Amino acid sequence: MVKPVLAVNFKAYYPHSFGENAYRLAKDAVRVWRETGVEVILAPPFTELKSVIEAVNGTGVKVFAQHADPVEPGAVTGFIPLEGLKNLGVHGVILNHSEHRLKISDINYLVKKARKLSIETLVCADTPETGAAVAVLGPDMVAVEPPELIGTGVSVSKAKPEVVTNSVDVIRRVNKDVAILTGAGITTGEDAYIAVKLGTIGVLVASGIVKAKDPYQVMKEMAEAMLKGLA
Ligand SMILES: O=C[C@H](O)COP(=O)(O)O
Repeated sequence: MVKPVLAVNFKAYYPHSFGENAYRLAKDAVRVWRETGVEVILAPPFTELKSVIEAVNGTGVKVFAQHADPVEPGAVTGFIPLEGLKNLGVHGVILNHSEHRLKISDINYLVKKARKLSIETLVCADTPETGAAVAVLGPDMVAVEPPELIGTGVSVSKAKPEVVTNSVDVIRRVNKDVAILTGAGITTGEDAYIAVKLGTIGVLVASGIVKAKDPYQVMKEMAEAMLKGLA
C-alpha cells in the first residue's frame, strides 16, 4: 500500500511554532510516525530548522524548509539559497506557498536545482490549473490549497471537494507520478480521510495541528484516518 503523507507546516505562529514548542511538536510527530508508519513531513520556521532536524534525527520523519529563494550563493543579503538548506540537512523545501509566492520561472529553476542537490520539492498551488502548471515542472509533490480557506478551519475536502477532484484530474493529465496533497482548513481526521478518498495521497496542514491543544492527538487521528481511507 502507498503510504499517506502528513505534511505539517508550522508557519510562524507565536509561540506555537518556536523554541520548545517547535521541538515538542517534532517529538510528537516522531511518535505518530512510529505508531502509524505514515510519511510525516515537518516544515518549521527557518529559525527552528536546526532544532527540529535534531529532534527527528535517526527517524523517518522528514524536515522541509518553508521556502527557498531563486538565487545562487554569494552577495544576496537575507536570501536563502538551496545550498544553505542542503548544508543544514533538510530533506526538502516547500515552494510557492500562498503566503510566499514565486514566479513560475523561479519555481522551475528551484525544482531543477533542488533535484540536483537531492532536495525534495513540495510545490503549492492555489487552483487545480496552477497545480497542473507546476506539476509539469516535475516536483516531488504538489499541494492545491484555495487561499480563501487557509487558516479558517473549514476544510477544502468538505467545503469544496470539487477542487480536490479537479486537481487530481488535471494534474494527472500532465504528470503521472507527482504526489498530490490536499490543503486548506484541514482540521480533523475526517477532513484528512475525505482528502484521500477524493484521490489525493495526503494533506498539508498548519493551524489545525500547530494551534491544537494536543497536536499529537490531531496528528495521530489524521494519520490513522488516512490509512483507513487508503485501505
Ligand atoms: O501550509 C499549510 C496551508 O496553508 C494550510 O493551512 P491551514 O491548515 O492553517 O489551513
